[in-house]
Amino acid sequence: MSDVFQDESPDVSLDGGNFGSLPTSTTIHALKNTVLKSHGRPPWYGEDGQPISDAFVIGIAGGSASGKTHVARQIVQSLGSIPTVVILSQDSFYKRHTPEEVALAMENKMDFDHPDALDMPMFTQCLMDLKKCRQTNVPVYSFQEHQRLDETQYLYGATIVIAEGIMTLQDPALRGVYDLKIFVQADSDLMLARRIRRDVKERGRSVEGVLDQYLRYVKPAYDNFVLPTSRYADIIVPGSDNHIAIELISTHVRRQLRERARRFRPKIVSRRPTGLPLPVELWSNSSEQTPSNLIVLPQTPQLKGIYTILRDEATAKQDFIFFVDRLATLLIEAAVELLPFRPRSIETPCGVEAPGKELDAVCVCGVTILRSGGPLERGLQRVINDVLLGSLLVQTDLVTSEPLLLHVMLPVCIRDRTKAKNTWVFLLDAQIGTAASAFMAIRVLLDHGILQDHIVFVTFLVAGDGGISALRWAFPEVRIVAGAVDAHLRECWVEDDTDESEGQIRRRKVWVIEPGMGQIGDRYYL
Ligand SMILES: Nc1ncnc2c1ncn2[C@@H]1O[C@H](COP(=O)(O)OP(=O)(O)O)[C@@H](O)[C@H]1O
Ligand SMILES: Nc1ccn([C@@H]2O[C@H](COP(=O)(O)O)[C@@H](O)[C@H]2O)c(=O)n1
Repeated sequence: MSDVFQDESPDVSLDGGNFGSLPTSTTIHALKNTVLKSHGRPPWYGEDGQPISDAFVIGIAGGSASGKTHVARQIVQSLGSIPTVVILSQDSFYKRHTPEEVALAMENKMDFDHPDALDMPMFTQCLMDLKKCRQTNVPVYSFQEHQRLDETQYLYGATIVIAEGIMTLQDPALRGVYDLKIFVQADSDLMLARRIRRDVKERGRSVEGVLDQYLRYVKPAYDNFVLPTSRYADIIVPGSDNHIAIELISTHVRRQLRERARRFRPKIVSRRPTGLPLPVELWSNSSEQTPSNLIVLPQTPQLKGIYTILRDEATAKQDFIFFVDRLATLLIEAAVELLPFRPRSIETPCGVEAPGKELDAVCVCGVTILRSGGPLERGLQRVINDVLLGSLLVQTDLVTSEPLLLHVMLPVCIRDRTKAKNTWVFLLDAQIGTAASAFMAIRVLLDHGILQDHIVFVTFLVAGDGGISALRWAFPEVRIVAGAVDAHLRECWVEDDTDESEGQIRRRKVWVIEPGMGQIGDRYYL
């Protein structure tokens, strides 16, 4: 299963660490709700840092076993190379049942086909979260146990959301959420035959039981509740031999996405530096000055000595690592000063009561922008030994030069929205040049419900004429702790690697901070 932006196992972690492109057709199995990714997610926000467009939402209704899930997967496959698609199955939203109800269900005497059987408010909430580019935690339902399980499945980061289920077109408010409404229509005989085969094979049922339930509840509910919603559909898709319909739908979706991209392109965060110089008074953390969202370490002779070693091309690797580690600790120590502390009184071994302080935060965690934020992560672990850690991988698209979000692995206190609002995050990256990665990383955290003023971005180096001004303007409450601010950000082209099929050298644009320290990640790790 594709793991990017979703749980590896529902209740434990988010990501299987799969960074590369994934084939869309082979990735959907155990859980019905799925995130599929191909080439990473381009910016979904504008230069003000606010989301510019919702996810494109498709609603697929139809009778049980009409082929809704199949159609959803076929659409994904036919769409091919698209950033991320979530399939949200309404099956996950059956209500929690009492032991008595479970006993009835085991005898096929429980009505799961009435609209009230589903937790529609929760389904709507999850769908709205995904549409609005927020993370969501979807319940996990067991058809074998007839019960909602305790775990949930984390989903985040969709460009397209496909919601499928027998009641997806039932609720008028819900119908307004979809950009495209589909009804899958299949012959009743076909649906029954498919349902018998599927429920016996996958849902632990007997043929007798399936027939019993079908005649008592499924068929009447189909006639009364499901089929009438077909009139709200934009497209009726046959439940079999539907390749042409699928092709038409994916052509439509692709066109819609292209139009959206065209509409929003001018607003997408600029990759070019803004050229605004930094106000000089911000280059300090002196308490007499106006509180600033950029805190630069005091430029003491010791600090300048460390930077001199790190900037020096001739510095040996082990010295570079040693001083990067030392600098990381200094930066993290400064960043920790921004956390809230409350008074705490203790008794010393001499039996004297002494006033002190303790951290006043429910959760503190670190999120590293891979891979150059790695040394800062080690610094954070040295300062807060049990800190929770996560990571993001942002890479530049070689064609568009846009940042692409390729990998999200966040600690549980961020994945859960109720915990996120009480969580403080150290966002760690080696440098802020164009600020494209920083923009994306901050947006990811805000999408999860982290408060802006609970984010502290820690970095070794900032380009004074780069994207820092735009970043500070877009996210004024995010604090940035830097060791130094360099004068320039320069655009240059580097040879990437040989495209073997063409035998050509590819070139890509990179931004270099000057005087700078070179590629910190490469110098540290390679
Ligand atoms: N177009 C199709 N051609 C062949 N088999 C199909 C087709 N659509 C669905 N099926 C099969 O029918 C069964 C039920 O389909 P599914 O998509 O799970 O139904 P639903 O989601 O509507 O309950 C599955 O075993 C699936 O493989
Ligand atoms: N415990 C349950 C819950 C639901 N069902 C049946 O599932 C059908 C909907 O799922 P599809 O994937 O077929 O759309 C619905 O018709 C319910 O009867 C169940 O059997 N047991």
